[in-house]
Amino acid sequence: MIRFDTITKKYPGTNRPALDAISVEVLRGEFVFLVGASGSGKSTCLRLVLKEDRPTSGSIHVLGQDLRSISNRKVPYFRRNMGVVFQDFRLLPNKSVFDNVAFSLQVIGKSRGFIQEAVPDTLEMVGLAEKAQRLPHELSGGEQQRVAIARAIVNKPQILLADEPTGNLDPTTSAGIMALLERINAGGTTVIMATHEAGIVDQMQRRVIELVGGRIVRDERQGGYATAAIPTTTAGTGRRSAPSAPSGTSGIARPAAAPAPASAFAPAADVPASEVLPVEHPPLTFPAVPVRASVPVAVPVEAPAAVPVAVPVEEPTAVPVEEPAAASFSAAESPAELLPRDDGSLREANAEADAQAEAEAETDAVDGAPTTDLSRAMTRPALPITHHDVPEQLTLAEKLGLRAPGEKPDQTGEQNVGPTR
Ligand SMILES: Nc1ncnc2c1ncn2[C@@H]1O[C@H](COP(=O)(O)OP(=O)(O)OP(=O)(O)O)[C@@H](O)[C@H]1O
Repeated sequence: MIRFDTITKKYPGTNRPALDAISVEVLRGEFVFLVGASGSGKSTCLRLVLKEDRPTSGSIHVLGQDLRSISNRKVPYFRRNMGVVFQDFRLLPNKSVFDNVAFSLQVIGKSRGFIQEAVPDTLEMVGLAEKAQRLPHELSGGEQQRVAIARAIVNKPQILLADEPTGNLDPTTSAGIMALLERINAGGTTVIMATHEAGIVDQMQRRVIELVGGRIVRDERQGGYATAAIPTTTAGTGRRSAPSAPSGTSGIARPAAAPAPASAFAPAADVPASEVLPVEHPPLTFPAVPVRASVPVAVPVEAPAAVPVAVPVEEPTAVPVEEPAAASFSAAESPAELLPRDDGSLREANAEADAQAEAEAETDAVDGAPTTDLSRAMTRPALPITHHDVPEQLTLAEKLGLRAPGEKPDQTGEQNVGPTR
């Protein structure tokens, strides 16, 4: 589903690579924690998966596609297969909960009828059916994050990327969010979550990929947070972390086929069990999450100072019901927040990818990607393809990956937010 082949990412003006020849594969339906100290490369990984940036060397395949083959104009369609959740929620402050979730469907041209059905269903799933008309500032942090998750999954993405989704939440609220992410994963969505939170990682016992200074030092199925750099006894269990061999350049780290562990998190108190994803999985029976002392990650490297890479803007969501995998992206309205950190490489990447794409037959490679059970039941809409370069002025929806550059505007009243540079 996602494969990194010897990926190195070096940002301009830096001496050390943010990612240093990493190879790893994530399979369909996995729940993967990406852990590591600040600056270890977690957000960079997520950005590369989203094709927000390109690697300096190596190749990335997502949903069966080599990302280099996706032309700039096809990136929005590619991203509709993914949902993204951020630490800081990135809700539209002047829109209601309903409208925040609906926004991502409106900009990809969903019908009013579709939206009227999909949004309430999704809000019910995240336990916010009663608060659909509230504004974000009238919600708690946990509720705001659930709105952001609803927005990320309303289009039923195949992949959900979560960058520190519990970073701003207290432990109890975080447990509710984790329970929700577990349910989403149980519905077939592949989840990759970057986090520093030892308690959550230890509790979940899912696959853990640990980065230190841009290298994978551990790839452990059902791991905990304890760092491979200094193996530590996990509080309460007496279990010691068992670091596997670093994958580094020695080949692709592939997960062993193993059943996902049972849910570690009870559903959020205010989310009835009946309001979860319509999938067959055992009921969540775990007790409230015991919050353990964090095990600090020792980073015995001269990692550069952390740069909080707010995986720039594109907040996806995904395709609801009869649609093919499609994520929609939504985010804050502030233009400043919408501007990806642009080091120029993305533009180069796009130019390169465009050139490549022009040389190839005009096929929508995303359509050729393997589908999940979810997407199989859906039909892909006819997507308009434009044949011109990316305009300097990108609209909000274009920046968010919701609509291809140049595609006909929609009814959402979005504003132009200027060039990305
Ligand atoms: N646009 C950029 N330009 C230059 N350096 C960058 C850029 N983005 C990230 N970096 C550097 O790349 C390295 C990895 O950063 P990244 O944000 O991926 O780490 P992280 O593990 O996600 O950190 P955190 O947990 O603090 O979010 C860091 O050294 C960071 O300073």
